[in-house]
Amino acid sequence: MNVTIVGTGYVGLGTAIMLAYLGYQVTGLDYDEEKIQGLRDGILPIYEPGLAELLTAASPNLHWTSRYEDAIPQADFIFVCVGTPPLPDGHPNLAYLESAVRSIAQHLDGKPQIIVNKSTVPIGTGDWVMRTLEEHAALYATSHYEVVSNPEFLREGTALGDSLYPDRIVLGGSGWATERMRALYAPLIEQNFEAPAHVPRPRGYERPALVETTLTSAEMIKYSANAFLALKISYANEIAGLCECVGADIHEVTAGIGLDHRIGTRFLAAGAGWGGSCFGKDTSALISTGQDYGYNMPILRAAMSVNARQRSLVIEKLQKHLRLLKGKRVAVLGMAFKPDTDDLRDAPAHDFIARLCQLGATVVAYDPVAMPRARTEWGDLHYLEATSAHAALEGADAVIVATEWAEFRSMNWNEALCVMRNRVIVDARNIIREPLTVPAILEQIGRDHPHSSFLPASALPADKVGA
Ligand SMILES: NC(=O)C1=CN([C@@H]2O[C@H](COP(=O)(O)OP(=O)(O)OC[C@H]3O[C@@H](n4cnc5c(N)ncnc54)[C@H](O)[C@@H]3O)[C@@H](O)[C@H]2O)C=CC1
Ligand SMILES: O=C(O)[C@H]1O[C@H](OP(=O)(O)OP(=O)(O)OC[C@H]2O[C@@H](n3ccc(=O)[nH]c3=O)[C@H](O)[C@@H]2O)[C@H](O)[C@@H](O)[C@@H]1O
Repeated sequence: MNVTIVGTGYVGLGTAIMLAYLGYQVTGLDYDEEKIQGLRDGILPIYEPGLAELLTAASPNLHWTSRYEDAIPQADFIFVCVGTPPLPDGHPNLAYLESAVRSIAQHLDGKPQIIVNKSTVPIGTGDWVMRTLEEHAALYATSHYEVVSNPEFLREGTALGDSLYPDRIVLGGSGWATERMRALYAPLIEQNFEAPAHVPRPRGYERPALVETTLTSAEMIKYSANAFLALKISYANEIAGLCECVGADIHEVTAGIGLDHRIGTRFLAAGAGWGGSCFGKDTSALISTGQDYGYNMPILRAAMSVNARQRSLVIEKLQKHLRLLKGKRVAVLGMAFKPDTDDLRDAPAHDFIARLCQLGATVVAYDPVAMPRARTEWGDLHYLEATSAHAALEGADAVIVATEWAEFRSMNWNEALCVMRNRVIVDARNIIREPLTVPAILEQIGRDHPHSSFLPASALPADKVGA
């Protein structure tokens, strides 16, 4: 079977490489010529653990192009994976999707073809794509094509494991089309499917559940799933705030509530809140869809406002100890919106740096992977780059841990803190667990450190230490 993937970003690339690994002939199409040329040369445009190895393994089945005429006529399945970024009013921008669908329509071949919506698109878009194809298809009278909604649930940073060992595969569309989609995914659905060794099989994993629905329900499943996860994190953050007020520890609390299987321990990590290209965008989109129908969604609005508050809280915690930020040197560790990705979209670190600069601080930032991308995408910000976490801390008055990269978790904080001028730590991801033996102030989210009190590090007595 021939598969074409339109849009080779985080989702399209992962999908293309995964399907090629399963043995299909896959053509990745992107209108970004530079990206396509790079892929032809074996260069991935994004950082995603394990993807380069799988690209090498699957490369005999992979082809790259920027021309629709080279990719659409021969395809049995055409996956649409273009971006759907938010507009200022919260609705997703469907311009990329519309342009892709029009281009696809002009090259449909007349044989049975399935157009698979993998982009996260507003409820009702599947029907709209079908109508747009009908309006623009050159061979409409003789073509047999259908639209399927097959939403993607992968997370950046663990994209391969999520794609090869998914919890569920959602297929929304007619029986004719979903049956063909089931055949495409058959290798993953087999109980004994094994991904390559570098993609670990989740403990207890058996096989994905197949969920076959209408187009509209499939679209609704995607948005509701993301909004629920966003809500869960905001709930943990709201409880974290109260933990700080009453002197409880959010780690103990979430561990305790998560053991109830109806709640579960995952996605309860309190901190700076969610970032990335999807939770904010998809929650806003769901609220906007509600608005289109005159339907208010107060729970989702609350989740968004708690998330915004988490970001402000980080700077407030700094101000509590440093008072004036003007002239202070602040290290920001982590720029990507989460670890194991170079994605900077809606990264909390961006807001921290912007606010710190506005308040007159000098910012020194470090990220193990995302710094080159930040150079091109964060032209609006002024900050100094450090070559390591240690270098970022040198001479700093404070440090914000913005992203929980493994190297920040495992570093020797007691040693690292020694190079700072003043030792105020706002650990916005709650990663520091070791007791601090050097004098320092440690602020975390939802965890009270009663012995922390601010004094220049040199003046702090040994018993006034953080954590
Ligand atoms: N990033 C993620 O983790 C996930 C994203 N999604 C959804 O998947 C969709 C894609 O997201 P990303 O991969 O993150 O976006 P992205 O921005 O990384 O990639 C989109 C790609 O589409 C290309 N493109 C745009 N218009 C095109 C056109 N008309 N013809 C050909 N190529 C075109 C762009 O050049 C870009 O390479 C979005 O709807 C998103 O909400 C869903 C699940 C996970
Ligand atoms: O539609 C999408 O794009 C994807 O959005 C999320 O995936 P992703 O944004 O890549 O990353 P997550 O691991 O979900 O993290 C999102 C944000 O929430 C934050 N987070 C996550 C978990 C948690 O407990 N606490 C928390 O603050 C992370 O730091 C990050 O900023 C969903 O988890 C995926 O299922 C979905 O496919």
